[in-house]
Amino acid sequence: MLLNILTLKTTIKALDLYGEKGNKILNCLGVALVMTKIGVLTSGGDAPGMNAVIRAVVKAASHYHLEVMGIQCGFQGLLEGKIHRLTPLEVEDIADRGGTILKTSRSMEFMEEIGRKKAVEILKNQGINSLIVIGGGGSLKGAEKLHELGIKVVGIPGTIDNDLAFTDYSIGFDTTLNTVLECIGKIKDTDFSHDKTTIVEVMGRYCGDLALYSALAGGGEIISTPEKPLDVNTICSKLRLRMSNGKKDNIVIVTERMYELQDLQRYIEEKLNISVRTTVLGFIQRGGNPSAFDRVLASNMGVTAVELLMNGYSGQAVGIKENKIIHKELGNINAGIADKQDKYRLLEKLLS
Ligand SMILES: Nc1ncnc2c1ncn2[C@@H]1O[C@H](COP(=O)(O)OP(=O)(O)O)[C@@H](O)[C@H]1O
Ligand SMILES: O=P(O)(O)OC[C@H]1O[C@](O)(COP(=O)(O)O)[C@@H](O)[C@@H]1O
Ligand SMILES: [Mg+2]
Repeated sequence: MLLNILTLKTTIKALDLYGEKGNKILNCLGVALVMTKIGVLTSGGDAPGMNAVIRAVVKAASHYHLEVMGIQCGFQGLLEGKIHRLTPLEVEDIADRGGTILKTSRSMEFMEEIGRKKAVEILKNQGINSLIVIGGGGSLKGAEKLHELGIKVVGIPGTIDNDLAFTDYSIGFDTTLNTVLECIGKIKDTDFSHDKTTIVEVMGRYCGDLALYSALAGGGEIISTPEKPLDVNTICSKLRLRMSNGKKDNIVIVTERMYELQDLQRYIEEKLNISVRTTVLGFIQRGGNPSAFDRVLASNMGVTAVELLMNGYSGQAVGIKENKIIHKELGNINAGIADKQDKYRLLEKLLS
C-alpha cells in the first residue's frame, strides 16, 4: 500500500497535477494529502498589507483544499507554540487593515541555531511541513535557515523600508510612501505660511527609498539618504541657493539614523540665520490602511507563495520585477539595497 501511495504521488507530480487536482485524487482515494498544513507568520516590523497577504494565503489554500495554521508573534511565537487554525471566515475582512492580525516580533532566541532547531521540532509536532514567512530581510534570512533545516519555506517581502534588492517593491512601502507624502503636505502648508524650513526624518533603516520616492513625488526639495548622503554644509548651500531664488519655505527629507537632528537643525539655523523646525514622522509611517497597490501586490504574492509550495518549491522568495511576479532562491536575495542611480538621476532633473 505504502509503495502504491508513493507511486501515486510521484505520478501526480510528474503529470504536474500537484496541488488541487493531485490533492483531490488522493482525497478521493482516502490517502493523506500531498501537503496538508501550511503555516504562516509575520516577522520583524509590521507593514501595511501583511493582513492582505494572510488573507490571500488562507483563501488560496482553501481554494486548493489545504489547511492554514496561523503562527502568532513571528518566530518568537513559533518558539512558544502560539499556533492556531486560520479559517477563511476569520480573514474575510482583514485585507484593508493595517498591522498584522497575527502580531509580529523580533526574536533573539530564533537567531541562535538551538532556537531554530526547537522551531523545527514544534512545526513537525504540529504537522506543519510548509511555511510562509512574511517579513523583511532579517525574517527572510530566518526563513532561509529553516529551509536549510528541512522545512519547506517560501518568503514574502513585507517591510516599509523597501530594502530588498531582489524585488522592486516590498509590501507596505507604497502605503508608507503615501503616508509620508500626506504628512509632508501638511507640514508644507504651515511652512509656506511662515516662510519656514523643516527637516523631515523618515524611516527606512539603512535604505533611502522612502526619502527618494517622496522627493520624486514632489514631497521635498533636498534629500539626504544613506545611498547619497549630504554633509551639513552641502544642505546649507542648497538651501541658500533656493532662498536666493525666492523659495523661502523648504523641506529637507533625511533618512533616519543619519544625523543628530538637533545638531543639524541648530547648524542650519546659525549658518543661514533662519528658523528651522524638525519633524520625526516615526511610527505614524508604519500604521494605517494599506493602499490598493499594496493590497493587490499582497494578494498576488500570497497566492503565488501557496502555489509554489504546492508545486514542490522550497527556499524561495516571491518578488515583483518590472511588473511581473517572480521568485528567487532565498540564498540569493540578500545582496543588499538595490541600485537606484536611475531614480537619483531623474530627481536631479526635477530639482534643478
Ligand atoms: N541572520 C538571521 N538568522 C536567523 N534569523 C534571523 C536572522 N536575522 C533576523 N532573523 C530573525 O528575523 C527577525 C526579524 O528580523 P529584523 O531584521 O528585525 O526585521 P525584518 O525582517 O523586518 O527586516 C529577527 O528578530 C530574528 O528573529
Ligand atoms: O520597531 P522598531 O524595533 O523600533 O524598529 C524600527 C525599524 O523598523 C522599521 O520601521 C521597519 O523595519 P523592518 O521592516 O526591517 O523591521 C524601520 O524603518 C525602522 O528602522
Ligand atoms: Mg528589515
